[in-house]
Amino acid sequence: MKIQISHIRKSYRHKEVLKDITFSAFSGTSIGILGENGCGKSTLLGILAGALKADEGEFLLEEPSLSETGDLLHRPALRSHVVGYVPQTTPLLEELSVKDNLRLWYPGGSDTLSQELKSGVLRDLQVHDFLNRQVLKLSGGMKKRVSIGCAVANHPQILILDEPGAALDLVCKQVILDYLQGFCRQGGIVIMASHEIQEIVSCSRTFILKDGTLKPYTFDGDIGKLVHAL
Ligand SMILES: Nc1ncnc2c1ncn2[C@@H]1O[C@H](COP(=O)(O)OP(=O)(O)OP(=O)(O)O)[C@@H](O)[C@H]1O
Repeated sequence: MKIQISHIRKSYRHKEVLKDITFSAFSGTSIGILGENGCGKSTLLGILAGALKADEGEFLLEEPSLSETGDLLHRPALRSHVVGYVPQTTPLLEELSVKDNLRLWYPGGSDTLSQELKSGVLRDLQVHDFLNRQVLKLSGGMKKRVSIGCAVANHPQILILDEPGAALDLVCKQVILDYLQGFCRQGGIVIMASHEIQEIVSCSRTFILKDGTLKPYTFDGDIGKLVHAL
């Protein structure tokens, strides 16, 4: 599988946030998007996930096993089949329990859900411990794990995450990173926005989003140099 994102542009009224975003990624790789607050990371991820509309550009998918491919920006049905999205804010219904939220996302009903809890993604994300609790009463890390569980319910090949580890403790960040690395090992593609060193070093490739364009950046452990480049 290969994705090719080309010439994405986006303006909010007269403010041009994305000028020309172009990059590609292959199966088994994770792409980290870094950049200062307000540089446009969430806007870019929202466009790729279908939550926002681009003014121009393409998001092409090449996958021999799929009977249909094409520009995911204009193919919402195909996109919802192949792309999972974890936005910065929780997409969960706070009044419901974790289990009831998951039931809304897992298409196969209780059997699929039980299976995923026993030996699948929900076990990897360790959500059993708080399955019957109301989302309202969960910590940020617990909510993030459930949100990822919901985003991958349809077994997408591409997972887009907006700052997955923000404000989480080191253990929780690691649970999520381990899951994402397993997702890539199984042939998936991860695209994430991040301000976290732990996440940045885990990515196969990183880019800095600045002045509306992406520039490749290789983090060598020197935080001062990274801050200067942002
Ligand atoms: N709906 C909107 N209408 C107008 N301007 C917007 C809108 N959404 C975002 N912006 C502006 O677009 C720019 C990019 O915002 P965006 O949220 O994509 O940045 P970001 O890099 O994700 O920031 P952060 O790191 O703080 O999450 C900012 O200047 C923001 O104020």
